[in-house]
Amino acid sequence: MSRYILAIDQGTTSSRVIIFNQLGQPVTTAQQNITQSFPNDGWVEHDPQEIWQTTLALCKQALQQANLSSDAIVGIGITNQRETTIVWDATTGEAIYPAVVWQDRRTADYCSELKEQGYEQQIMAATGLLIDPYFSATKLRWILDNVADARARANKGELRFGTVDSYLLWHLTGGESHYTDATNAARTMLFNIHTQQWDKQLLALFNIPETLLPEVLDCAAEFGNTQQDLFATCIPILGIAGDQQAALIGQACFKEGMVKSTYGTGCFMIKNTGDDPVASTNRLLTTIAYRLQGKATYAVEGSIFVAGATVQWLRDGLQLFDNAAEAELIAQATPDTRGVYLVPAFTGLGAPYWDPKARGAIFGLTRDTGIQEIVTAGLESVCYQTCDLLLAMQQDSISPLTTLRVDGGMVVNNWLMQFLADILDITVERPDVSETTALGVAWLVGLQAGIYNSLDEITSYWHLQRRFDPVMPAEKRQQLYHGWLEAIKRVRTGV
Ligand SMILES: Nc1ncnc2c1ncn2[C@@H]1O[C@H](COP(=O)(O)OP(=O)(O)O)[C@@H](O)[C@H]1O
Ligand SMILES: O=P(O)(O)OC[C@H](O)CO
Repeated sequence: MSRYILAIDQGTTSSRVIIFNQLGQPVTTAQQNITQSFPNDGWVEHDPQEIWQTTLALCKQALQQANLSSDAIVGIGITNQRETTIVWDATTGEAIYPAVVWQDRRTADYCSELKEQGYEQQIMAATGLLIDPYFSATKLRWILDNVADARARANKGELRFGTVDSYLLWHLTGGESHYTDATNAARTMLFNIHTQQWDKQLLALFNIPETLLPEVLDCAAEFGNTQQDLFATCIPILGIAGDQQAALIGQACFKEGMVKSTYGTGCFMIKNTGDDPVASTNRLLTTIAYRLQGKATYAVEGSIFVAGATVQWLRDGLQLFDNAAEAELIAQATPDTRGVYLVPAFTGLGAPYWDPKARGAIFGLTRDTGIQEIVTAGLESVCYQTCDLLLAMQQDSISPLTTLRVDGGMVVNNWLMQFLADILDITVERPDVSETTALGVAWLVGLQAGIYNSLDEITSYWHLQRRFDPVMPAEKRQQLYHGWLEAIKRVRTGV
């Protein structure tokens, strides 16, 4: 009988379920947007119940669409928006507060205090992360301190914490499994990436009881089985990875020095640095790329909070066009933004600036600026931000980067990909399977199930769909990027 892998990709904008065949080809996709709530300036929340219910419904829908019964599925993989923080009742599974999303900035003041108190070095040394509201630790502390009875209940062992992977796993297994994987753990700011343990000193600093935390397993592991009544048969869950690390796997970036950049709601550039954690001197993060058979492979990461979200804002907020694909047509028809720059620091600036209090701005407006220039500047901002990351990565590396593998919802935009190659002055490669995040976790399931024997075998399944080579003259590139750096200077708060 043919064997299939069901990959759950629970992203910031939408939940997706993709069923892959053994060759890593998608056979069906089911997708549903999830509600974004912005209850306060800089706050971003999701409804955990909606996350679970849409995921479950999409699993069933995907099986039905592919006309498969659950016993054709060798295993489920979960990949997820990372850092997003959920606390739930250990008995009922009911969340005690909305999911505090990775973009949420409510703990910016507390993060400033931690920096002033001199904790940056300790936190960076243990976790590879800079102090920023982005990561789970301060969000978790906020929930415990601000939701009625939460801290008392946590101390009594009545609550559980997890990132979205853990929360979904708990529900899929009917409360049997409270696990996460090393890549998700590495984004909490509570996990020591060297010892591969929860860091006791950081738990004390953030006042987090250890009973709240999931056990950390490899990315390919026995995470448990789906509870009886969900599907016709119980399906094992065999793979978990944070979505950006899953994309690195899906892009087959298994060799030291290989880099991918994913363009979804945000943009995340990750470079495989091999067996040893490499500390960035340019404000990038050190993180775990994947952990297999107990052995961690490390990475450096540049994280940009707003990429595709700029397009969403231009479409839904400013209502400048009806669907994301129109942005490409507008940019194609705009030969020049004539000095207009859009800095989409809606939720602060991520790498390499790490300025949670910065906010967005549009510069260079004149009487003849129109929708075309603003939309094009929005797309260009994604490329300029990538350039910020690439330069930071180049400065950290001995060997220059020559190729960037790209994926995510935005990379269908050919205009954007060409401008990216031009501004970065390197070749941009787009793979034939654009759903690399889901594919990456499907590979993990396949490894655990024994369908694939090695990372080399997986590499043989990666195929190029199109490459974009830089054509922009150096002088123009430098002039455009210089204008971006000037715009960035003007939104930074220096916090
Ligand atoms: N043709 C396009 N041009 C530019 N942006 C696009 C295009 N199509 C989709 N997007 C953007 O891509 C994002 C969705 O990508 P996706 O990888 O699904 O995101 P996520 O995983 O964060 O939910 C949205 O922000 C959307 O605005
Ligand atoms: O949901 P995405 O694809 O925007 O990814 C979110 C990241 O994991 C946040 O770190």
